[in-house]
Amino acid sequence: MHRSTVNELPHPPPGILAEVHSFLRGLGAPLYRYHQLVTAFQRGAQSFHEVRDLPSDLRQQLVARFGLTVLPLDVEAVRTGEQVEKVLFRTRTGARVETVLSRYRAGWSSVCVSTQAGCGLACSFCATGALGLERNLSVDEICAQVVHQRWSLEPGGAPKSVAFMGMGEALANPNVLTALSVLTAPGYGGLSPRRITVSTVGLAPALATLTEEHPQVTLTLSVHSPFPEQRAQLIPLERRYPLEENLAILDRHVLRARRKTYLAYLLIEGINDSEAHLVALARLVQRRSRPELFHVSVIRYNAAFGADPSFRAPASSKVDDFVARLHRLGVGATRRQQFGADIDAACGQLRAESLVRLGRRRPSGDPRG
Ligand SMILES: C[S@@+](CC[C@H](N)C(=O)[O-])C[C@H]1O[C@@H](n2cnc3c(N)ncnc32)[C@H](O)[C@@H]1O
Ligand code: SF4
Repeated sequence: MHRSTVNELPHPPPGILAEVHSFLRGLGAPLYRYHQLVTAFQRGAQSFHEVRDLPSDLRQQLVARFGLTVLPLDVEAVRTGEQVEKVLFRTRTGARVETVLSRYRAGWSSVCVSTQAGCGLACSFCATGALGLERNLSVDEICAQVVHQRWSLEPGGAPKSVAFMGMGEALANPNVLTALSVLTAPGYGGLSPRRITVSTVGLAPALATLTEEHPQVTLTLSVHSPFPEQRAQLIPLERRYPLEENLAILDRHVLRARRKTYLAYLLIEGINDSEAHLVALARLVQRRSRPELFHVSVIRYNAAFGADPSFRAPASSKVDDFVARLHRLGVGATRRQQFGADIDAACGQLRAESLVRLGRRRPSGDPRG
């Protein structure tokens, strides 16, 4: 590693790397040592001891100060399903979160990261919402989920896309904006923002900020009902930030960024799958100033721990039919591909299960509890 490459690395992001950076400076180590360290971690080194470019006394000092690795998460359990791996992490403060790695096809993998331990928004269909909010994850804890998955793939492998669709409401956590900067910074995450998707139920002020600070990130707004009263029953946040307010932000965003934006529609048997729902949803899209830049992603409901026990998944053919009828009404739509239901790793099923097993935060009325 040459000194000339040191300047290519952007300033260390806030968090553990900034601490390592200033620790090295405090020791009087040349700046390229920091670069060597970051490069080694990117190439798959999992502990300071594995960073062979560093002199051994420096490695010892780093271990004495930070422990073996910079990752602030320990793996507590791993469950492997068809094309999917779900990792349960324990943070340094004891909070637990889950991350899901999906391998859709050879050479293509996607990681679904959590942004909060639990979630305070209490959507009636979601296992994470039934837990309540424990706390926001830090920038390091969010990014570490991606780094861990990078390490767990073949050498040199990296998730091709990242979805902020695990536990929690990304826009309720201000650290997510910084995490996006780290994941997309050349020299750190290096991911294209277009390969990152943030899903939200619609925290309007934070959504507006996100569209300004990260205009190329892909956005998904969870709709789930075109009718405000019903939507508020499914997503209580509707009462504070109505769907229309969020859609108005997205109207401006698609015009400025010229990026396709997604509207998620969770299909629940007998609840939001009627003809009236379909027509109202189609109208909602057609009313947009650039309807061709909105795409509906229809999700089949997954049975979720702590969700409304009356909710049922529609037959798979009904989901396909809903998508086909949206097409006939001129609305771009596809069915969201889902994997991992066999290990409770699909959308809405994440609940950091060991917490529940330990008897803490167990939602009432859970049939499996
Ligand atoms: C768990 S949420 C996390 C992201 C964000 N808080 C949101 O709600 O958009 C990710 C996706 O899972 C969906 N989801 C939640 N519960 C579900 C369930 N029981 N079955 C299928 N999808 C579900 C949400 O609607 C959302 O599209
Ligand atoms: S659907 Fe999203 S916002 Fe609603 S409770 Fe689940 S994680 Fe939170």
